[in-house]
Amino acid sequence: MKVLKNEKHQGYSPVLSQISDNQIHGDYKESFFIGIEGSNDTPFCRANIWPNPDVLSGWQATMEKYHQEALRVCKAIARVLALALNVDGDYFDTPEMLGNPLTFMRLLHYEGMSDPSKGIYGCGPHSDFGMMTLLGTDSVMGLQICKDRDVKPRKWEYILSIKGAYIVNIGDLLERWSNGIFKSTLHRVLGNGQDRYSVSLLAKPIRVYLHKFFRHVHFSVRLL
Ligand SMILES: O=C(O)CCC(=O)C(=O)O
Ligand SMILES: [Fe+2]
Repeated sequence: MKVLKNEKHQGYSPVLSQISDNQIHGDYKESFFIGIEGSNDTPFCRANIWPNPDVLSGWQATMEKYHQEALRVCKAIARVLALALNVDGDYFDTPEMLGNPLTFMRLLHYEGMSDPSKGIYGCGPHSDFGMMTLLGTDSVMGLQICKDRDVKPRKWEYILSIKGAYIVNIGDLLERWSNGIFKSTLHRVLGNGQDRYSVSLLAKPIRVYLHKFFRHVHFSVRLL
């Protein structure tokens, strides 16, 4: 396939090609991964791979527009999160944070019937590594979260999709930046035999300086 992924996983990845921790089988999902164009100088991205415009006319422009708009939403949410941490609203806008962002967008299609007891998942349990992930889903149930990963056996709850609304996942980076005030949520997707589609956009800075911000937020949080 001409749009098959590059070495940075941009482009198309078929079913069973992605695997999370502790999984026996790969995920029962196929995905199309779009990075930020022009970020070839980062270790994470190359030029995006696009389907032939003669086959999907206007698709690239639509995806790029969506990418841009979703990043705008991330930045608006970051302002609210900053205020909740009792720091300035533009706290996350610096170049080291979302001012110089790296966003990964994935178009996802799940299929098949999951069976966690056999390690068969639409998407295996994981937390997102970035600052936050915006998730737009269709109305097919499948996404589950585990509020406390240390409680055994783990308790999983379905997340309802609300038409016209995003699901916002806190990522590992924001948990660290906020000194654990915002928790990165463990989540997974179970297939129920129906096709399920979602679009996820993960936002993080191009480079991450954990210690600096860890210390900085620590002082702010003590003021709460
Ligand atoms: O499709 C979903 O509902 C979840 C996707 C997801 O967890 C991810 O892209 O990191
Ligand atoms: Fe995720």
